[in-house]
Amino acid sequence: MSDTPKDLEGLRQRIDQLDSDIMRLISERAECARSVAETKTKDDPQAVFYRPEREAQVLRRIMELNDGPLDSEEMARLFREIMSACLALEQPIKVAYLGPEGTFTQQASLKHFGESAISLPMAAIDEVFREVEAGAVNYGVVPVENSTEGVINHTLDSFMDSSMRICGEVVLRIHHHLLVSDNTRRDKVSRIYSHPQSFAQCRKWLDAHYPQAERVPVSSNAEAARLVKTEWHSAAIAGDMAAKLYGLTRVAEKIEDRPDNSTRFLIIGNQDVPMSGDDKTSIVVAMRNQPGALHDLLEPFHRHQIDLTRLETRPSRSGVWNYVFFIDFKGHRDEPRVAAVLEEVQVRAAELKVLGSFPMGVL
Ligand SMILES: O=C(O)C(=O)C[C@]1(C(=O)O)C=C[C@@H](O)C=C1
Repeated sequence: MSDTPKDLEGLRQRIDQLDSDIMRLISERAECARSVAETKTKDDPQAVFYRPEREAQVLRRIMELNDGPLDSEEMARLFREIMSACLALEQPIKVAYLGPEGTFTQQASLKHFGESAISLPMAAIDEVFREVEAGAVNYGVVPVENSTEGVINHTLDSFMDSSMRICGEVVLRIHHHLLVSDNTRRDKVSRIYSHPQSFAQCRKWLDAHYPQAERVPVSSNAEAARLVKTEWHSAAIAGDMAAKLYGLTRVAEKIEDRPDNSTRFLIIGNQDVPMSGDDKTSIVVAMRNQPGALHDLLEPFHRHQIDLTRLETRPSRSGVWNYVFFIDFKGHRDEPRVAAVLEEVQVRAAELKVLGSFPMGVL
C-alpha cells in the first residue's frame, strides 16, 4: 500500500487501525449470521443451522479471491474460524469424534468445524454413530481411509446397520513423530507405543532407526503418548495434537514412509446436503452372487461418464447377498445424470442405499 508508514511506531498504529476495522466487519458479519438464524427458524422451526454446502462455497470463494501475501489455505483457515464462531452464535454445534483426545480424528474435527464447535471424544467408531443416531450430538467424525494403509473397515461396517448420512469429508495430511517425555533416556529406548496403522505407516523408518525396539500396539496414538509419560525407556509414535496434550518432545519429525500420507474422515449426521457445485456421492450396493455382477453395476457409471473415486468390497453380514460394494463418485444425487445412474443401479442391485451427497473437502 502506498501510504503505509515505514517506521515501527507508524506501522503499529496502522495495524491497530486495521484491527479495529477487521473487528467491526467481523461483528457486522456475526450480526448477519444471527439474522440468518432468525430467518431460518421463522420459515421452519426444525431448521438446521449448519449448512455444509454453504460453508464449502464460502471457503472456495475466499480461496479464489485471495491474492496473497497469505496463502489461500491460510486465509481459508481464518475464515473457517470466523464461520465457526458465527455458527456458534446461531446454535452451538456438538460433535462426537473417535477419541481419545489428541487423536488425528480430533484434529480433523477441528479442521472441519473450527474451534467453536463443542467436540466430545468417543471410545469407538460405533459409539460415534450411536451418539449421532440418539441425537446426543449433532454430527460425528470418523476416519474412513488412509492413503498408505487403505480402508477403515469398522466405519464401512457401521454404515451397513445405520441410517446415518454423510454430510461432508475432511482430508488430513498425517505426520507422525517419534515422541519422548522429559524422563525418557533417549539412548535407551527399548519400547515404542503406537496405533497399529501408524506402525504400518512408519515401518521402514522404524526398521532403519529402531530395529531392536519392541513395537507395542495400543488403541490410539494419543494413548501411546499418554503411556510414554510414565516410562523412562519408552517412546511413542503420534501426531502434533497428542504431543502437545501430553507435553512430549519430538525426537524425529515426519517419520511416515510416504510423504503424501493422508487420511480421509467423514462427517456423519442426519441431514441431506444440497448441491455445493463440487460434490461427491457415496452409495452402498448389495449385488446378487452371479457372474458379471460387478460389471453390471459399474456399466451405467461408465456410460454416463461419472468418475468413480473409490470402490470397496465388504462381506455382507446378512448372509443373503454375497457382495456389498461401497462406491464413491463425483457428482450430486440431485444432478440429472447422477439421478439417472442411481435409477439404473437400483434396478440391477439387490439393495441400494445412498449414504449421502456432500461437498468435496475444501481445506
Ligand atoms: O448461510 C448460512 O446459512 C449461515 O448460517 C451463515 C454461515 C456463515 O457464517 O457464513 C454460518 C453457518 C452455516 O453453516 C453456513 C454459513
